[in-house]
Amino acid sequence: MKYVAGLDGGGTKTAVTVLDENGGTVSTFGSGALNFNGADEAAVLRTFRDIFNGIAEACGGLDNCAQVAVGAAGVSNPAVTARIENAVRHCGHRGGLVIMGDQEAAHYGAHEGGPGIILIAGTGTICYGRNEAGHTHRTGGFGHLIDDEGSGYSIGRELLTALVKAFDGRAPATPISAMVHERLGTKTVGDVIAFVYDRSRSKKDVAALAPILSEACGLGDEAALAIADRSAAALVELVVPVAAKLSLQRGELAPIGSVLLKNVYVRSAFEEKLGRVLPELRVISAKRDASFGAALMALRRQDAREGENSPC
Ligand SMILES: Nc1ncnc2c1ncn2[C@@H]1O[C@H](COP(=O)(O)OP(=O)(O)OP(=O)(O)O)[C@@H](O)[C@H]1O
Repeated sequence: MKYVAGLDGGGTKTAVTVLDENGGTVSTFGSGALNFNGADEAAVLRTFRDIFNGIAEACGGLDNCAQVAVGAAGVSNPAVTARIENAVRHCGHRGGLVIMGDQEAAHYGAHEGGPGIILIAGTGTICYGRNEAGHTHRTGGFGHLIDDEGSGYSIGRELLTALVKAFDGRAPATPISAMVHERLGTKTVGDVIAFVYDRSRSKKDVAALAPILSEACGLGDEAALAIADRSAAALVELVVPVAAKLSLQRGELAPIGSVLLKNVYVRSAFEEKLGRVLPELRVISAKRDASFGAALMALRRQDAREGENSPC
């Protein structure tokens, strides 16, 4: 019996799925972050070792794992793929290895290997589609400094903007101000500015404010509802060219990530706007997660390999 494994390597954690040769799930488990930009080599290696120990346990030995697929951010950089390959081989995996972008793994899972579009709106945003012919297109995901509108980061930033505008009189008072102060443990605008420009803070700290938007929208606050509306519009903007370039206007779109899955105001504004421009695109729930997607990709690769090697 041969097994395959799929990894969804993220900046905060890695999810792993091990499948048997019939596509049945044998094991799912989590491990540490696989962050190739910034994290030290030793930490990445430790995580890989932990992951491959888990795979070996699930497969009754690493030699029973015929194929591994790794989905991770930054793999368009050859240095990153080389690091992943080195680490995987260092851990003793001798079978096949597929390395792909994290959005490809998420897509493969969401549509179970079939055609369609995914729209990820978490800390960042990215839209990615693949059609029946295997053509792909991606929009967004170019980073929070110049892109990623509609993301958790951009919502957090807009909440902070709402606070300073209400403070200096450019906009009416909003309950967002008190909510942001409560979340940050701050009292004055000066404290908030100190938080924003503290070098030890990252985009994740700003993105962590985004859940406030649901609360403020729930109070019917105009500023909050406008942020939800702008975010929804930016997310629709990501989908339109992907659907057009891949002729997927009548296909399926799976939203992924907390902004669209947890914020009902952004979600309903998004679906309403999307329905106006792409009325035949169906919004579905992702069928599987990205680690399952990676494992499925590994299984198909293994089946193709065995097909090539079979005598008839
Ligand atoms: N109720 C909410 N309304 C709006 N945004 C939210 C809400 N809850 C969470 N978020 C945003 O979603 C972000 C987390 O996204 P997610 O859970 O999809 O994982 P992630 O892996 O951190 O994101 P990414 O895939 O971009 O790295 C939070 O940082 C926050 O900005």
